[in-house]
Amino acid sequence: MNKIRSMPPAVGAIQDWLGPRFLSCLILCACLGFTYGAWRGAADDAERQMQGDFDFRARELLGAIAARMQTYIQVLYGVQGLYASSDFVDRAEFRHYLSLQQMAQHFPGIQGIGYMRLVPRAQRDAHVAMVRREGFPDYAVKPGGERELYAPVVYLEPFDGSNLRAFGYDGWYEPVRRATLERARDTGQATLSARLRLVQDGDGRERAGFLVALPVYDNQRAHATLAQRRETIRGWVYAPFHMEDLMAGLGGVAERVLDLEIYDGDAVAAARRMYDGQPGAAAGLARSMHRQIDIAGRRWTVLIGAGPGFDRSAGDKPRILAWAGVLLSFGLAVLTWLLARSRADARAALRQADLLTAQRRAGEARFRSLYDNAPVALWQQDWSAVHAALAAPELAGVADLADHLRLRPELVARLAAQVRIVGANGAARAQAGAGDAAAALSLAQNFDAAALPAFARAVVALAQGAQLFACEGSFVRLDGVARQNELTLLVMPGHEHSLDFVIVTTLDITERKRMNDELVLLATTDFLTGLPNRRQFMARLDDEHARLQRDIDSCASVLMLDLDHFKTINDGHGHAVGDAVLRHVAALMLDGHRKVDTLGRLGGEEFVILLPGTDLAAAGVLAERLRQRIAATPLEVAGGSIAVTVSIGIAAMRRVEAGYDGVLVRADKALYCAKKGGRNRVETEGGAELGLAASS
Ligand SMILES: Nc1nc2c(ncn2[C@@H]2O[C@H](COP(=O)(O)OP(=O)(O)OP(=O)(O)O)[C@@H](O)[C@H]2O)c(=O)[nH]1
Repeated sequence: MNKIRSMPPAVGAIQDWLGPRFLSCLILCACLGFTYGAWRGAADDAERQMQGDFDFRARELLGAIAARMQTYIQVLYGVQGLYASSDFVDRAEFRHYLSLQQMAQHFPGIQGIGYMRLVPRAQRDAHVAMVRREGFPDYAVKPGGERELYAPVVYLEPFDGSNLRAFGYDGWYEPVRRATLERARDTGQATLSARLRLVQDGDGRERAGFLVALPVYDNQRAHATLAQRRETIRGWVYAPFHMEDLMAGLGGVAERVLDLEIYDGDAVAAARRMYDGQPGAAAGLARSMHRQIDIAGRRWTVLIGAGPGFDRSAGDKPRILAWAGVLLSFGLAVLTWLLARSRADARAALRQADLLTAQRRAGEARFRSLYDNAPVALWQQDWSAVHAALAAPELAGVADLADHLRLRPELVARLAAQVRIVGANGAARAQAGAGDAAAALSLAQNFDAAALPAFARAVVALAQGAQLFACEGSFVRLDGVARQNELTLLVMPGHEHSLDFVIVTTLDITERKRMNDELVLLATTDFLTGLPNRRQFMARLDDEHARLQRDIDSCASVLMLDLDHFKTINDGHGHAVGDAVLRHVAALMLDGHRKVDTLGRLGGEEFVILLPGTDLAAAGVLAERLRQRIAATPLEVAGGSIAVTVSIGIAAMRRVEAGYDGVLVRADKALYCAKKGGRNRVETEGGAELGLAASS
């Protein structure tokens, strides 16, 4: 396993590709080789077996031919014995003897057994007359003609059918027969003739035949020598054969699978063919035997060939073995390929898994490095307990979760306590003032008590399937310092249904907020007096005008103040003292103002006060009280005090006016009247009703 894992992936892939093919080819070659060897051995065995079988059957067939011929010769010897025991064998005796032999039953294939009597020319006529007297008036020696010796067939059993044609036929006349008879006479042995055509065959059909003849000598005289045998010869017992009848049934089963050809003599020639069991040359067959057998002084050449059916059964075995071996070889090769392939697949899967693991580890390491060293504060959190709590019956059926949580701050606090801080990177720990110890961190370092509403909004968003949620809030550092922050919650892909992996980025925005506040302050505050500046006051005036549009029963007034003879103070005491006077007046204004009132410095030595819910009369009272206090409160400076008075113009805001400018214009007009009226006084728009005058 380790070897596989330590292997380079490319090498492993090549091995996996080659391995199954090489192994299966190896198995295939080995099995085919084994099959070839087994087939070769089986074929050789089959060949040996078939050759042995053939040799056995062929020898058996040769033996059967020889044995049958010997049997027939024995029969002839029996007939010869009949003559030896009697000086004269008459026709009835001859017939009786052969009928006892039951030739048709015991000696199939024999055409008959007969007797040829040797008749010199001088005795021919007496012979013919004698036979005619036996009841054959038409008897004659055939063919006719004058010859020295005749050997007519006198007896022939069975004496019927085609055998009748041979009755009287002169065997001495025809050379083949004569040579056979002479040889039998001279040797005293059974003699087999050359191939001949039997006299019985009168139908013109060419059938190979032969004779076997045995000499019959004069019983009274010795016939030990050749001369004596020639002197004492009386006739021949003989048997004519049709070769095909002789061979019929001789081979039995073998005949069907063996082709047998028999030739007369030593040569294999068509003219000398005596028997041909099947068409075609036996010598041309794959398996053949060439033998010569000698029967009764005659040589036959025997050709035996194995017919097409001979090898079939034995030849099937190697073929079946070969096919089975080939099929088994391919089967084993396929099986090997499948096994090797699955093993290679498993190895490839293992390597792939290793690769993925390495990639995952590298990815995790990169993520860990990025996470740890990111300049952004990152928190790894587990919100699964919150997720589980949301599924609880108490919250599961709630239609409006946001509203539900808003009304139950204690539940929100409980949920917040269930968020688990899994980790915090360096920036996060630094932000929370935790140093290297992250164990003390809690959700308060993300959402403090004041920020729990923001936490509740986050809970609602995540519960509704949001993957990203951003908000502002506040947190406490571990040293107790309260800070403001900006949070972004990201539910990691694949963890939406468990919320067990949430990455939170936090940004400490306390400084930014402070600077923003300062900028706002700068933009809205008069730097010298600390009162709202002109822009801020106008915005407030606009809001109040809008409020009056909505609230028809309400009212509002505006006081416009201007320091009297301020130029003189500046000129007399210096600009810095002038500034101090301005701050002094602003402080007096602030000191007595109501919370709902808005004070402002429009510019220079000119101030305004917006009095919501105050009509002209009430505004007049307030203005007069202010004027008096300013007039009664000089500014103490080094070396004395500086008296300060203000003139005040009052105007009421009117709902009918389109904008807020009108009230300022009218207040300014009233102020102008107050200046013109001698300063240090209060005038209302149309100011006659109040008729207030300077009290100093
Ligand atoms: N020290 C100081 N002086 C200012 C400031 N703004 C405007 N002034 C001065 O205020 C003076 C205003 O003078 P005027 O417009 O003539 O008004 P006044 O002298 O008060 O006369 P009346 O308004 O008619 O009573 C000028 O001398 C300006 O320079 C400021 O912020 N600080």
